Order: sequence, then structure tokens, then C-alpha cells
Amino acid sequence: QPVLTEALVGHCTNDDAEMCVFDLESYLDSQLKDDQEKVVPETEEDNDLDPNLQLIPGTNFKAYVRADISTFYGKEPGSRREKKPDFRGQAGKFVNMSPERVDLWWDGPSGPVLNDSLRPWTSGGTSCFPNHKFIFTKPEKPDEVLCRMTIVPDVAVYYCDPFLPPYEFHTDARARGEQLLGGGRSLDSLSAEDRAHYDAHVYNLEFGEVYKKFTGGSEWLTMYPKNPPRHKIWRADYFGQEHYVQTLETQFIEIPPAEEIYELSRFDMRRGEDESIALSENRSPGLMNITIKALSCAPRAFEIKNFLSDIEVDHILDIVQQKELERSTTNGHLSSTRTSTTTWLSRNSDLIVDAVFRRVADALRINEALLRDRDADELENFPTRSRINEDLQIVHYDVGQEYQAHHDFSMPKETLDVPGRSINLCLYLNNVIEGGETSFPRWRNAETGESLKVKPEKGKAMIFYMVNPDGNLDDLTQHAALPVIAGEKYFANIWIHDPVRS
Ligand SMILES: O=C(O)CCC(=O)C(=O)O
Ligand SMILES: [Fe+2]
Repeated sequence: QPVLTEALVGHCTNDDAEMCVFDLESYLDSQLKDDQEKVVPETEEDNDLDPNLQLIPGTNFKAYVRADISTFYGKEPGSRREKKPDFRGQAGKFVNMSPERVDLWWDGPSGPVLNDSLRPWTSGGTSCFPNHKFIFTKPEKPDEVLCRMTIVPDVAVYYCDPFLPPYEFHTDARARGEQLLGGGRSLDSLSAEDRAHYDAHVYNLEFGEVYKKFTGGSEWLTMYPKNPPRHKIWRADYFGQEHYVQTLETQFIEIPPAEEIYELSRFDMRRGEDESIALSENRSPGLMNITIKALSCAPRAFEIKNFLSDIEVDHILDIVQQKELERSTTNGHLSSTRTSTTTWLSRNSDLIVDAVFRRVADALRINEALLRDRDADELENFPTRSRINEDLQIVHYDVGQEYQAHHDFSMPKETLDVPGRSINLCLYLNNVIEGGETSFPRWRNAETGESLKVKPEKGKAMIFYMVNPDGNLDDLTQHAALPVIAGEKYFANIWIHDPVRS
């Protein structure tokens, strides 16, 4: 994404100690917004007008401030009191502020468990709990510990900075539970390029302190400067808020003859918006009305009941039956925290799957062409030609299988803004007899410390936005697939990246 990185570098020089003045407005203006050309203007819905997006004085950065909980109930600020979640988990991000590669380990009760290998100046992260211990070591040498980090409640970002004098820490770093072994290296030994990386981290760390104070406690999990998300985010100002979308991509009410639902070529997928929908004789006539209803404001989660027809779900499951499901992974590795099985379906599998993706695009108010690879004459000014989504990831759970609390995003590895997952539109493909809910244990509310549980219902969609309107990753999107107690569960993820997929 040289385009993005160059734009960022061009807009911000951080060689002085002053706060970077990064002109988001002009950056956005300089980007063509034709991917949103289908969007009907919706003034009161615009994120620009979200009262929680507020300018940090001295910067051009609009931060997403934590809303007063009362507003989630449409009540006067201060009239409701927030309940603390029973769940204590949180994100942990660990920054390698050194010019060498290091290994990141969770130092668990039965010894170190490798989490990631971090190139110089990059970071890694995972879901964790207070008092969990993490270490950086020399590569493949769990005994040669460089830094220890103990998770402190409400502190998500930990810096391992070998250039600080021993026993010194960055702002409030003692509270961060960092313990540096060694340290006191000289910055003079760094090349100019490495020094720029180092400075970028220090600068980001300082921005993070300002951001946390300004927003009322949100940890800055990404890299400043960062653009706001490019793709639309539905507002969730209060519980039950509804948005309405009409789409031409109506539901299939019968399965077309097999020869008519062939695999699509790149050319087939280009079907113009003015052309009629595919296989209309097998679908509901007219327009489909979609109601998107807020289940949670923070994290921002919605449901769409009956998003898929039974015919469509059965068809997807028929394709899945012909595939071999394999043990699911996290971060590309087998993990005891995710015990389900997985397979993938691409949009061009057939016309029905393609229709589902077109409906997904409409529900998210994203141009469908962004959800497939494009020719050079399509959305010409969009920074890339490749799709911004992942294939449909099908997940199957037998009794007892689950996915413990986690985030779907990964911590930005690079020093500068990097693209990443931003939206998950998930699909429930059957009714589960008992258990198997998707749970958001950290949803902000004034009623209960228990998690929000989204019940699997055949054909229902659930959307959550893991990037906030200011571009920060939303730690509160931590979620779990609760164990299936009786029956089985079929589920699907569609991840969308913002602004592009790396
Ligand atoms: O199965 C679910 O309800 C959620 C699955 C999930 O979180 C995931 O696959 O990332
Ligand atoms: Fe997930």
C-alpha cells in the first residue's frame, strides 16, 4: 500500500516534538470517494456528525470519545450508571522498540508459549487477562529474556524500549508493568532509518497518552497518524436504533436448475448495476427491505433477522457438505482456544453465493465491486484493484466446541498506518438446540455485568465494527463463540478490510 503510506508520510512530519498536524480532511478529499457513489446521502447518519467524534486541541485529529452510558438509553447524561463487566479480559499489545527481531511469549503456568515473532520495530498482540505475563526474548531462545511485561487492568499497550536507562520508563510505564532487563543502549548507534522508527514509536506513545485522557480511557491500539475508516460505519447511538436498506438483491425462494448456477468468471461478476438481477424468476419479486438493528453501541454490533432465506442457507450448506472441513486456526496456528472446523467459500462459487455478497455490500453500503477483484476501468481512483474482503469462512461446531474470547483484528505490525480487518458480517446458518451464542462480554451497558449473547438463528446476520470512527481498533469487540451444549452450529464470517486489504 505505498499509496497510503506515502500519503501519510507526506501529511505529517514528526521530526520536532510538536504534535503532528495531520490534515485528515484534505487527505480524505484527495482520495476519491467513488466507492461510495451508490450511497444515498443520509445527513444525520454521517459519522462526521457523530457527537462523539471530537477534535483533540492542537491537532487535526478527531478522536472517538467514550459516550455517557445514559445516551445509549436515550436518557440525559449522568442519569444511568454503567455496570462493570464480570469478564476481566482485554487486549494486550507489545511493541518491539528495537532494531532486532524478538520473540513474544506468553509466560504461562506451564512455561513460555510462543505467540509471535516480531520483526524490528513491529508489534504483536493477543487477548489476555490482568497479571498475565509476557516476555520478549532473543529469537528462539526462551531463556534469553529481554523484557517482562505484566498485564495491568485497563492498560493494553506495553513498550519494550532498550534505549531507556535501566529502571526508567516512559510516561506511566511503571503502572504498565514493564520490566526491562538491560537497557541503556545508545540511540547514537542507530541508523537514520532506525532512528525514524524509534521516534515514530515514541511519538505514537505520547499521542496514546493524550488520546486516552481525551477519550475517557480508550487505549490507542494503532499507529498515529491514522486515517479515519474509509468505508461506512452504521451509527449505534442507542440500543435498538434501526437503519433501513432496500436492495434489488432479493432472496432466492427456489433453487434454480443446477446448470444455471455455474461458477462465475471475473467477467460474469462485472454485471452492471443497471442490469437486472440474476435469476430473478427464482427470487422474491421487487425489492428486499433490510432492517439493521443495534444490539450494542460499544462495541458497535447489529443484527439483521432473515438476511438469508432458508433456500440460500441450505444451498450454502450443500456446498459445504462437499468440502472437507479442517480444524480451525487462530493466527494461522492450531489453538486450544478455537476447537471448531473450518472451510472457505469464495464469492464466485456460484450465482447464489454471488447474490449473497451483493446483498452484503448493500447492507453495509459498500460498493459491491470492492468485494471482488476489479479491472482497471472500475473504481479507477480506488487505491487498489483487489477485493477488500476475505472469502466466506464457514465454521462448524460440535457439542463442546467453542472459540474463546478473542479479537478478530491483529495488532498493527508496522510503525505506520496499515490496513486491517474492520468489519465482520457474520451469518448464522442453523438453529442451535442449546448454547453456541456469540458473546460480547465487554459491551457497555447499565443493566448487567453479563455478556451480550447473540443467539444463532438460521438466516440471521450479525455485524460488528472493530474499527471505531476515528480509526482506532475497538478493544470492546472482544467476543467468543460459546460452547455448543446441544446440537451443532454452522456459522460464517465475512471480514471486510479498511481501507484496502494488504
Ligand atoms: O461462532 C461464533 O459465534 C463466532 C466465531 C468467531 O468469533 C470467529 O470465527 O472469529
Ligand atoms: Fe471472532
